[in-house]
Amino acid sequence: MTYLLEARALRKQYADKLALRGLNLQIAPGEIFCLLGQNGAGKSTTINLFLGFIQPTAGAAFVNGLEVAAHPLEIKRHLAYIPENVMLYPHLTGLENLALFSSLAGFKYSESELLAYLTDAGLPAEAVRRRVGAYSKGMRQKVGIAIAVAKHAKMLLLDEPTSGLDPKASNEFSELLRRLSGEGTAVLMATHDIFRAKEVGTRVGIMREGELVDVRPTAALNAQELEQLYLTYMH
Ligand SMILES: Nc1ncnc2c1ncn2[C@@H]1O[C@H](COP(=O)(O)OP(=O)(O)OP(=O)(O)O)[C@@H](O)[C@H]1O
Repeated sequence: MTYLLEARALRKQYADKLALRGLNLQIAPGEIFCLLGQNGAGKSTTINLFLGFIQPTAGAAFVNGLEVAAHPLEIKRHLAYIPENVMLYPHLTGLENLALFSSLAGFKYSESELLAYLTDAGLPAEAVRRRVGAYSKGMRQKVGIAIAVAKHAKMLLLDEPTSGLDPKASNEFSELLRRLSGEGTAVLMATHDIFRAKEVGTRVGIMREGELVDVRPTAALNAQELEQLYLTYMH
């Protein structure tokens, strides 16, 4: 089987810090893999290697079977990235941002199609023609999701996507992720939020000092057990 996201013995040495110590990870279509770990565990480094933002010191990251370092542009067509703060053009409206980003990805949509992507992602209809500079963080996340869906991304890379969102916005975000995973999208999400990981993830991996020290299907644990497990590794 071709995994949508795969890390093989992935290693990253920064000048004076070994941030990733030979990570092996496979994520299949429809999986939502949540990476948990303290600050500095290596979560963002993992995501940045899949995005090709940084180069591995050894090992390789694969996206849809393609090695990221060898196919930096091609892999971007399959991926959508949603960081904690989704970067959009603040002077353009939600609609204009979506039109711009989808055309950069090679898709041209009518206004009614663009509207449908935005409202499907949960953006209120009255907001779509307002400038993004006035949007809340949760609204920008929704535009980020709409962009991911409109470019038919097969994989989503999420770095702390719900940090700072209120519970309602976080819940809506989880629902969107579940819907996308139901359609076969593979999701890799770095998070500090154990409960959200349990709620939305299909598997959780606990990272510590650049290593994946435990991986579990979330169905096998309740939220308290997951918290207990996490704390065990943090000592
Ligand atoms: N560009 C860099 N240069 C040097 N060291 C770095 C660089 N980026 C990250 N590091 C170090 O690598 C380690 C892993 O960082 P990383 O950002 O991947 O962790 P993280 O698990 O995402 O943490 P957080 O939860 O704080 O985002 C940390 O010790 C960090 O200080």
